[in-house]
Amino acid sequence: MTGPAAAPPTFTPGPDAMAHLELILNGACPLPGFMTASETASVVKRGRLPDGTPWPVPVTLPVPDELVGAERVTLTDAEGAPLAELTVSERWWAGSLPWRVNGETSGHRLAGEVHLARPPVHGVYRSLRRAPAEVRGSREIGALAHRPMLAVLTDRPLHHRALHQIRTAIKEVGRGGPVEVLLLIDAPFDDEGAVPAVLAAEPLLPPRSRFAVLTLPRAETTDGIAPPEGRTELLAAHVAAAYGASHLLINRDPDQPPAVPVPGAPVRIVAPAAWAYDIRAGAWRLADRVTAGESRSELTPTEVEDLLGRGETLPAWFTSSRVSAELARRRPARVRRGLTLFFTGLSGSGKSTIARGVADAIRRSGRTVTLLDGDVVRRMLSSGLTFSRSDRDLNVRRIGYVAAEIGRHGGVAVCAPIAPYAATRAEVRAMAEDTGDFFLVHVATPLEVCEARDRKGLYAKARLGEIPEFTGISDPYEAPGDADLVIDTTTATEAESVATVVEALRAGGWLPRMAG
Ligand SMILES: Nc1ncnc2c1ncn2[C@@H]1O[C@H](COP(=O)(O)OS(=O)(=O)O)[C@@H](OP(=O)(O)O)[C@H]1O
Ligand SMILES: Nc1ncnc2c1ncn2[C@@H]1O[C@H](COP(=O)(O)OP(=O)(O)O)[C@@H](O)[C@H]1O
Repeated sequence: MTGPAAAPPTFTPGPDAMAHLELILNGACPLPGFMTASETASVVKRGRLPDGTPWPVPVTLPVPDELVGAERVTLTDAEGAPLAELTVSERWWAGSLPWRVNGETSGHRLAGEVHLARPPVHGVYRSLRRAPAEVRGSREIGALAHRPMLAVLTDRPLHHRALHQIRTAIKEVGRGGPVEVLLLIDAPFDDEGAVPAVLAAEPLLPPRSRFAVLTLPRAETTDGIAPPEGRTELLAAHVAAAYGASHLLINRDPDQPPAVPVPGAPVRIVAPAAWAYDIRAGAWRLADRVTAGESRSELTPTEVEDLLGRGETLPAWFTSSRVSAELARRRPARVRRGLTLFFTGLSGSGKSTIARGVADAIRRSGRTVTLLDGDVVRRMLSSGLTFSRSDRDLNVRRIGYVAAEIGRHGGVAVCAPIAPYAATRAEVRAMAEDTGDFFLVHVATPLEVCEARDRKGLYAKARLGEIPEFTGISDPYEAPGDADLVIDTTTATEAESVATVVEALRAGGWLPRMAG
């Protein structure tokens, strides 16, 4: 007698496989599922599937070892809601290929067809994540479907330069006739990305322009074999074609213009026209019509970030007031922007003492501040955790999560754990920078000084072996290579150390100049 079949195991794909899965499920990517080893090899080597169909990028599903034996797998979103059923046709090992995909030499992959289990609900701006069929369907009335459609793929706001490029492309595509415009906004699943800033430019686009949000997977790096030129453009062209576009304009860093033309592209990729700002005329013009020395190119993202950080309005020659206001909302001046101030260092190095003093100074400046001190966190958030590597990582990640949420609401989180591992600190930086800024202070007081202080008598016990895995004695401390400030408290007074950090925060713009 056989009982009811066991439910297949569940798995949440990583960000790139998730992006591929979404494109497969919504029909933007004309593949039935994830690729086998020979399909992957064929795509990487020849830019074609084994049957000769041109296809630009490998679409693979990396899975943990325990899934290798599964016949079927339920793929879920990050919250565990089922998205698709994978019927496994092949299990393969990335190390079997003679090159590395995304730098991985090992790791298992599952290949096979996927079938939609339930329409996805995950992702920021889900209502704008329109499937290609939905967009195509809305054009099948009257003459719309016969008009050329220009898709504009962008992962960044549309400033004057990009808007001029779109207008030029419309003229080129329509030759005087009407053109439909579809903005394909490439944004991460879990972040609004450039979506609000692109939507803010809607009144400056042709009437009835449409918008669809999607997440394009990063193009894998394939060491040992040169990636074919225009690979990312070709993937974008396939996606644009699925949405019904006849032409594609890609809005990117002007220093890295898209490869054009792209052989085999199912839509025509339009080369972006070169526009420059004519300082004398006070207007944007085609670059070849502006006298050398009187043109200026648009602000770089770093210049934009710097102006926003100082609370200055972006210049009107560069962008519209609508886009500028939207960017200022997302990146308020640093005096109002969320900040994770993160101290790391050995036990007894001075983290808690300095953190307390700095938190007081921040409070006096009028900002809201939360102190997440190591000892308090260990009692409240992380009670029960040990000092094993995995428990330390969990402890530090929890601190990072809370700090990032504080940052999301414009507050300052001052954190002071040992945080001995570089990789975990990097994770915290990434979480914090998603919602605000991150500032890392390495309290680099040497071990001998910390041990001589031995405020809690822990070093003596650690030397006697009474405390195992003690940082600096019997457990590692990875000194940061990315600290924004390094402090040694060997000879400095507490007040001096606090003042050094406060001054750095003032200089960076996170505290008003006169606070203290
Ligand atoms: N094995 C071991 N190693 C290091 N430290 C130990 C250990 N056992 C207890 N303690 C005490 O715990 C404090 C460090 O906790 P943290 O949460 O900051 O550590 S970690 O970031 O999770 O590594 C640390 O406090 P601080 O002196 O404030 O850093 C120590 O007092
Ligand atoms: N410049 C300084 N900054 C911070 N602490 C100092 C300084 N000079 C001496 N100390 C002393 O060093 C000890 C640091 O302890 P603590 O702040 O708890 O360190 P940690 O949190 O890194 O374990 C305190 O006793 C403090 O008085």
